[in-house]
Parts: sequence; C-alpha cells; structure tokens
Amino acid sequence: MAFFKKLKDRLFKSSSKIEDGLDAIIEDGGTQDASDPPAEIDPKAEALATTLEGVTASEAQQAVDHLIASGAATEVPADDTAKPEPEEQPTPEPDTVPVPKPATVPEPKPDTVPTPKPATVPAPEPERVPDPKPDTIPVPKPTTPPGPRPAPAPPVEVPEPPQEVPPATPTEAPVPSGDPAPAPTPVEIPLDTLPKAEAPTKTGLLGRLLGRGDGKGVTRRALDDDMLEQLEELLITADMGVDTALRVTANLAEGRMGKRLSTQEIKELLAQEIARIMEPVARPLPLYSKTPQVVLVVGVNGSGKTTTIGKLASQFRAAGKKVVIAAGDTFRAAAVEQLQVWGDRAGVPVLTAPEGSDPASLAFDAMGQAQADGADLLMIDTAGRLQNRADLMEELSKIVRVIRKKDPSAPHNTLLVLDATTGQNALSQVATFQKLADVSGLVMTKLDGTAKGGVLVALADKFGLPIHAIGVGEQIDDLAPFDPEDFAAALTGIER
Ligand SMILES: Nc1nc2c(ncn2[C@@H]2O[C@H](COP(=O)(O)OP(=O)(O)OP(=O)(O)O)[C@@H](O)[C@H]2O)c(=O)[nH]1
Repeated sequence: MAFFKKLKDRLFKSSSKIEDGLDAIIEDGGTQDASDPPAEIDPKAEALATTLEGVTASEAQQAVDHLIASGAATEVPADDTAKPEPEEQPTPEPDTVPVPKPATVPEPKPDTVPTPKPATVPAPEPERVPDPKPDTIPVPKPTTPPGPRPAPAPPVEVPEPPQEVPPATPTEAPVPSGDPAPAPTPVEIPLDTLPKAEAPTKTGLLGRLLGRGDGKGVTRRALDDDMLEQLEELLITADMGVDTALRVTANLAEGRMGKRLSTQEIKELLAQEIARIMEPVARPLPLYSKTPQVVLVVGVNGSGKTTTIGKLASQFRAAGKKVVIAAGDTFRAAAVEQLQVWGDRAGVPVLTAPEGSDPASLAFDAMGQAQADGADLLMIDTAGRLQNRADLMEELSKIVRVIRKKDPSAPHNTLLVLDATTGQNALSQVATFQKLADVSGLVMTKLDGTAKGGVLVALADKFGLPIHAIGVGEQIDDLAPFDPEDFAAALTGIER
C-alpha cells in the first residue's frame, strides 16, 4: 500500500533504531538455523569480491555458485582467458558477466550481473507520482461519537446564568467520506529527497543472491531472560517507557520462552503487541452534528499546533467542510502571521486580533462569525506558554467560558498537540494539559524526525486518550490518520 510505504519511510528513524537493536540482540548469542559448510573459494570469486565493496570472498563464491546453479551463468574453465561468448550462453537473459576472470571481470557494477530476481531490485519510488486520492485525511470518516464529554472544570467565577443546554447527543458525523474536492495545493515531498532507511544498503545484489533476509540461513536466538532484558532495554531506548516496555516484552514472552526467534519474527510479535495497545486509542476526531464544531487546540510552543491546524483545515475543507480558524495566540505576532500563511495554503479564513489583545475576546468574536457564516468547524489556536501555568490555565478557562455563552456544548474537542521529538517529556505534557484543559484527544507531530516514536505507545498505554492523527512532515498533507497496525508495522520496520 502506497501510503503505508510513505509512513514507513517517514518513521525510519524510529524503525531503524528498533531494527538495528533487534539485529544486535539476535546476533548476540544467536545461531544460524542451516549453516552451510564453508565452500571452497575459487580465485575468480576472490577477484569478484575485491571489486565489490563489503563482499567477502566466501560470499562472492556463493553468489557465483548460485548464478551457475540457477542457470543464469555458466562455468568457465579456469585456464580460459577469453571473455565469455555471449552467443553461447544457454539462457536468454543478459549473460555478460557471470564468472569473471581476475583480469577481465572488474566490472564493479553489480547491476550488470544477471540476476534471477530482477523484480527485487529496488523499484523507483511510486510515491513521487502525486497521489490523486488524499489518503491522509484523519477525520472524514463518519463515526458514531462517544458519549458527551464532561464539561471542562468550571471557572472559579462562573457568572453565567443557567442556560438551556441543548441535549448533547452527538449524532452521526456529517462528514462526507466520499471523494473530497481536490485539496488546495498539497505538495508532496518527493520521497527520494528524504533520507532513507538503510535497508537497501544492507541487502545488496549479492545479499539477495545469497538469500540474506529471505529466510535462508536465518539467525535465531532462543528466548531467555537475558534476551528479554535486552529487548526491554531496546524498547526503553525507543522511548516506549519502562512500564510499557515491560508489558510488551512480558506479553511477547508468554508461552515462547526457549523458542528460537529471528529478528523478523520478533518484529512481527512486537508489532502485534504494539497494535494491541494502540487499537483502543486509534479514533478519528469525533464530529457532532452541532455546528460550528469548535476544536480548541492546545500544546506547548513549537509542538506543531499551527501546522496541525493548517493541515486539518486543509483536509476538512477538502472533505467539503466550511472551516474558520481563530488565531488565539495573540501574544506573538509571528504566531498569528504563521497561522495566516497556513490559512492561505488551506484556503480557509483566519480571524486575528491585535497583538496582546484578549484571546478570549477573539474566540468569542470568532464563534459569532463562524455561526453567522454557517461554518462547520471553528478551530481555535491557543498560546502554549507553560512557564506560567496559572496564567495559561486562566486563559484557557476564559476562552471556554466565553465560547459557551454562544454554545454551551463547546468546545466539542480539545486537541493536545505533542511533539514526538520530546520523547518521554510528552507524557508529562499530557498530565499537565489534562489539568489545564479538558483534553479530549491527541495529535502527535514530528514522528518523521525522531527515533523516539515509541513514546506514542507509552502515551496510549498510560493515558488511553484517543490519538486522532500523526504528523509525519511539514507539508500540508503530512498529517496521517492514526492506524494502529500501520503504525506498529512502520515503527518496527516490517515490510508489507
Ligand atoms: N518534521 C516535522 N516538522 C513539523 C511537524 N509539525 C510541525 N513541524 C514543524 O515544527 C515547527 C513548529 O511548528 P508550529 O506549528 O509553528 O508549532 P506551534 O505549536 O504552533 O508553535 P508556536 O507558534 O511557537 O506556539 C515548525 O517548523 C513546523 O514546520 C511534523 O509533523 N513533522
């Protein structure tokens, strides 16, 4: 699946950390299942090895034997110094190089060696072609929303008279799930410009010929306490947190102690365990029938709030929704400007107020305008200054208070945006923001730029808050729906 590949490529920092760690664990005490006796090394193979970087003579010999055995090459008498005659070759495949002579072979281009599996040569990136179907929309599936959330803690001086509260019976979200209108300008990052996981270099042509990684001569290690401890440590270094790492490894070990496992098998078991933890929290942003739906976006400065609002606005708009954004971080002119840039990109109006003005007042005006315009969605950005929690708490409370004058059931969602590069710190941010605001769900950004992707598993395990979407890049369409199985597979480096 094209999107899975994109996700996997973007999560490569986390996945390569886990993959490399697993390889090292299995190597440490593991043995090959089927160890072939060391073959005699032909001088020709030795010569081939010298022309190919990183290839031992023994590997070259096996490759040569393999080519000959597969019919892709023929044996050349040792004393024959003439070049192979192409027309005498028995196979129709290109057969110019099979068993090179020391003097004549040094064709350092492995690609010219005929391979029985041309299809396994790394294919061109299909993602370069813009995908006509925006499959990154995190929300547009109508879902049956969960029951009404408890209202945020009432502010101290609640002055409002009792108002008629419309029954908070969320009905089926009206978001169309069909073909959305074309997104404004989702510029896809050509994947070949991104750094890639090192997988392609690990399994070169000879590696493929020799069957490295395809099940032959696989190294396995019997699962014991030492290995479990190493696995725990690996998961902790991938920011899964101690408790979650222990839980995952304990589940993995159940009924498997003493069993011989390969890296690939452990990856698959890990992915299963991770997906199991993530499954309950993978929920799209619930949309209620009441409009405008108010989404309050909170998070520390730099976590990616502005970017996420821009991406979400673009995707909702593409799904046919009328969206309004309120630039509620009135303390920083730069933040407002940045949001305006994102609003322009998404083709969505951004309501602003002069620097230093009351964000609650802006939120109130924005609410009025969104109602008057018949907007489906109002997204309110907020400041993220955690330095003064009392001020921030009061600010968020006030915003909630005033928008409830217009709609007592608002905000319908309070999204906490977290930066994955902060690793374990994300856990304390959740705890803090749960005290400051009635957080209803999470968006995790910057998973593309960190080896700490495991923190998302720890968050799911510890808080159980819904994860609506993940940010995997800086472009407008780099917000992916959170799919637990795709995520678990991408995180552990499984190919699909
Ligand atoms: N690689 C990557 N970068 C991201 C992602 N999301 C946001 N960023 C970058 O993170 C930086 C901060 O993002 P903002 O959206 O400005 O964060 P903010 O929370 O609004 O920050 P303030 O405006 O300071 O409150 C920007 O450079 C973004 O381009 C992501 O998913 N991946």
